[in-house]
Amino acid sequence: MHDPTLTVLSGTGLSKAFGKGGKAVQILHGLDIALPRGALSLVKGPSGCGKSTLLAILAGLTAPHAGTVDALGARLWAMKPAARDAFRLKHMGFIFQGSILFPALRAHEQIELVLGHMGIPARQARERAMAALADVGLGPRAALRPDALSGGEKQRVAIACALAKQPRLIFADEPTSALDTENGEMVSRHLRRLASEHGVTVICVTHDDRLSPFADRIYHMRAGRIDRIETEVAR
Ligand SMILES: Nc1ncnc2c1ncn2[C@@H]1O[C@H](COP(=O)(O)OP(=O)(O)OP(=O)(O)O)[C@@H](O)[C@H]1O
Repeated sequence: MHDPTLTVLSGTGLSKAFGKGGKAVQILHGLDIALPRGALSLVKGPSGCGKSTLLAILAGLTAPHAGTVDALGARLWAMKPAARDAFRLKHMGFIFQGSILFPALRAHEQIELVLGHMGIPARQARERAMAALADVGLGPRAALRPDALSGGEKQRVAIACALAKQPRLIFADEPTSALDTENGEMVSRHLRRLASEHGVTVICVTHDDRLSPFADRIYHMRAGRIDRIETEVAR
């Protein structure tokens, strides 16, 4: 499903500074990036180079000062905020380091809550949630609350949630960094499968070299730009 000729998410001329006036610090300097459909792409680079900022801009969460983002053919930052929120809910999934779960909700309820916001009827939401949890090997643990789940299992609930939404784009920020070898590898395999088997375009910011063998592309960031791209890394 990985189609290097078809770009589904791109940023062009992206600039971003934090702070005002003489104290403003420029983080992104006219950065260009184009992500192919159905690929697992990593963004790597030194701490503070702007990786998370780039991810937030591409996901419609942080506005750039200049430049454009095209997601699935739509110009993200030209949309009204409510339309951008609706677009994000429908088309994008998110997986973060130590993804936050609601303490009071069972694993399947965490997912059903999100699907409910998308307007999916309760019965269908339950079916999708259970199928997604089974997909990440958590079928037998679907009724547990976060305090009964390990760090790796919580991260798999977050992946199941992203999967159950059936989004076209998934954004992950350091999804494996807090995990031990076994769980880090399991999460890496799931990200790989999201791209290969579900055709999702996955962009993942990471310092974790363990993810590299699973990736199709690695974008290396330096000084607020993409400095180098490694292609066809996986397999
Ligand atoms: N909301 C904000 N206000 C002010 N400065 C910010 C804000 N968000 C990020 N920064 C600064 O922008 C720079 C880039 O941050 P960012 O989190 O994008 O880097 P990163 O490459 O993801 O870093 P790391 O690998 O350490 O997570 C940092 O110097 C950070 O302190």
